[in-house]
Amino acid sequence: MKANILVIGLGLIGGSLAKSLMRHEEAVIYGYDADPLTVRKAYKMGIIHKPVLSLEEAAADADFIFFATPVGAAKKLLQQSRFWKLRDNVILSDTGSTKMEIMETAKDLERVFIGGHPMAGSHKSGVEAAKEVLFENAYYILTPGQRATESHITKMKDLLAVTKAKVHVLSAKEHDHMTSIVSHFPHLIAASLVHQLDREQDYPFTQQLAAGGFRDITRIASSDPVMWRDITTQNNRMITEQLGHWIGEMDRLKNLLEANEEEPIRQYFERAKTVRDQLPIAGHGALYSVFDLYIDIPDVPGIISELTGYLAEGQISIVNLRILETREDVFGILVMSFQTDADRQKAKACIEARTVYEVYIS
Ligand SMILES: NC(=O)C1=CN([C@@H]2O[C@H](COP(=O)(O)OP(=O)(O)OC[C@H]3O[C@@H](n4cnc5c(N)ncnc54)[C@H](O)[C@@H]3O)[C@@H](O)[C@H]2O)C=CC1
Ligand SMILES: O=C(O)C(=O)Cc1ccc(O)cc1
Repeated sequence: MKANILVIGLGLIGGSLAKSLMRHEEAVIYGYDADPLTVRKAYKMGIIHKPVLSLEEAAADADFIFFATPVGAAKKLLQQSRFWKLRDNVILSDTGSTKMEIMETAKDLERVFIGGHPMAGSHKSGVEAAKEVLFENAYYILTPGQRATESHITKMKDLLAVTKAKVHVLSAKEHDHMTSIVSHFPHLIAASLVHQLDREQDYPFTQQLAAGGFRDITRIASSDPVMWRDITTQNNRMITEQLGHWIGEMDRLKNLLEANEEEPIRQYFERAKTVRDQLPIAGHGALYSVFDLYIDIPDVPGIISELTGYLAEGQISIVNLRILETREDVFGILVMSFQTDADRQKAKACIEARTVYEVYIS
């Protein structure tokens, strides 16, 4: 596709998008960021073709413009874009985690706006974390604005096809409702569990015991605070509604605990297990998918670099690494996450061929 594409905000998401859009051989990717060092890094990393110094000049040449900054800044930039001299047929989009406020802001534009949300990412941020394959197999939600026709949506889908994401159209309200349940509110729970640990004064050693499950459930609390401030303030009503449901759920749990009867408590866990086990598995409909590989490793120095070295030689990219510290005196379990099932299978074969460690898919 021959097109000038401007990506504003070259962090994890903007950088990953820019890099994967480079797969369109005839496209020219322009990149802008409020931080000039980020623009330079993106250019050096080969994520963009053209570093942009003047946002308005680059915008005037663009066929597509993506706002990939935190949603508060995206809203302000979108308001400013009304004063830019844009091409008549430009399509504007964003990558924000919230959609209703952005779509409301976009109503005032005299250009086509198609909201976007690639449902892939991590707790990392910044251009250094950007990856060409980040969106593969992930859902990529589009929320077309009132000026967007079927042909504009098709054009956007054609552009995004190279990301290998599963593009899905929703209304902004549907989007914000669903993401409040599976993404935004869980983030607040993760942060609040960490606060609960932070408040523990009697036994400071508790922090040392915060391994395994606690780390899994609170991983996303390590995400960028500005990004989550903006998500929380923009989708405030829906998130607060989820908090209301949660307080109801906690009341139910409190009653269960106060009664302290074995069978109702077992049933509570049973129901949660059934629902959790029936969720779509990664890559088959999950909103956010990674493919985990489990490796039983001995606790010896250099073990992780040995394994990542084998994968690097095999050109297999890892999206995340963590150790499940089940017990200090037994082997640990290293969990490596991959963007695609094909990468996970390649990694499994690679590690099995070169080590004696047990490798398995949960
Ligand atoms: N991190 C994640 O896992 C996901 C994030 N998103 C959304 O994508 C957007 C970007 O998130 P990330 O890439 O993770 O953030 P990031 O923090 O990695 O990158 C944001 C970039 O925007 C730049 N920026 C901030 N204000 C700016 C402005 N006024 N003008 C130009 N550049 C500006 C920053 O310097 C930074 O380089 C956010 O709206 C977020 O809600 C969507 C899906 C997943
Ligand atoms: O790391 C994780 O588990 C995430 O949930 C990443 C993420 C963050 C924000 C989004 O809008 C979508 C995905």
